[in-house]
Amino acid sequence: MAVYTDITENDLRAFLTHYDVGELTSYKGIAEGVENSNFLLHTTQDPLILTLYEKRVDKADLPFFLGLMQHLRARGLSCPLPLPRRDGQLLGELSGRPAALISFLEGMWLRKPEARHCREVGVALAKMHLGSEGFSLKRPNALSVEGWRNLWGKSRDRADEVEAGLQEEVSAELAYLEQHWPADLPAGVIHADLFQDNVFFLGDELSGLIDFYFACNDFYAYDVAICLNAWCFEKDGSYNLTKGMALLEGYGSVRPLSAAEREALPVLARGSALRFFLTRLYDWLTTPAGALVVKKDPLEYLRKLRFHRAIETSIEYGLAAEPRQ
Ligand SMILES: Nc1ncnc2c1ncn2[C@@H]1O[C@H](COP(=O)(O)OP(=O)(O)O)[C@@H](O)[C@H]1O
Ligand SMILES: N[C@@H](CCOP(=O)(O)O)C(=O)O
Repeated sequence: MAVYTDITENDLRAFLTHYDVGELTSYKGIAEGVENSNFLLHTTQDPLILTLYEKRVDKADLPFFLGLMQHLRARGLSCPLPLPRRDGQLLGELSGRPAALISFLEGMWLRKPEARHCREVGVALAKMHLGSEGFSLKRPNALSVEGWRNLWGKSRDRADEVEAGLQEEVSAELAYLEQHWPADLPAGVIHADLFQDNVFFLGDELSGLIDFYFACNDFYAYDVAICLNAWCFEKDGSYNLTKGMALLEGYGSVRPLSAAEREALPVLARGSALRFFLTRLYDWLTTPAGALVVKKDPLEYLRKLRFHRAIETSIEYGLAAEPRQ
């Protein structure tokens, strides 16, 4: 459960006086998510999400995240919209934390996505990439290759507690990725965390994307690699080629991958698996027992990483062979 900071009804009512959102009728903490505290608010008008930004979110990044949602919405993409206060500000403060009100997005995330859903995710990701063009703020990706050594340094000495031999394996992987990471690919704003819990569906139709709190500037194809990892593996650890084909076909139907992006996909998939392994490993080793959050298994991402190591070309992910010129 991700409610790290509790709120009182009185403080909430005082906070809401800064907005034109009707009268509060009820509120409750949301038992999902990892990073921030979220509450569902019912009012005499529309339902709303209240987000309190927790310690791992840098307050200086909030204008990027909130501005991006506004930018995407203005371009017709379906995502939550931060609501302005009466004074025009998007951010306030509640229980000592920066806080924002966000519009409620209808839909549910899928526990068992199928290939047709993966196709929709590919389409939505590509639309997000194109739709974010022209967004003026920049945010470098602290969780890309330059950031991994530092992150690894925080867990390395205890890694073998999780699985024997991890220290050696991950150190070698990191060295490989630092040497082989692409220098130049098409780049722009990426979501960077488009996992199943961040994509809502109404029936079979994708209703929108949420949780832009890892969004940043990086290679578009890195975002595709993140989605292959998040959407195209089964619970038993096997890669589902049909889902991979569907996701890549959906993406390519909106924004075809260049030859350089196609070639880089295996190394980007390795890197993206390492990125989620590292953050999960850190959380695994540091989250105190009894904390109100569900810890995610780092080894799931180690297994994905091992799979990617054996991949030679992106055709093995289900990417259609390039048409002959
Ligand atoms: N705009 C929204 N509309 C509807 N539900 C939302 C919205 N934002 C968040 N939620 C709910 O809150 C949960 C956690 O939100 P999320 O942004 O993923 O949190 P975190 O940043 O902590 O990971 C989501 O799984 C969803 O159930
Ligand atoms: N998707 C990440 C964790 C961050 O999750 P979210 O709750 O912010 O969507 C992972 O699976 O490691």
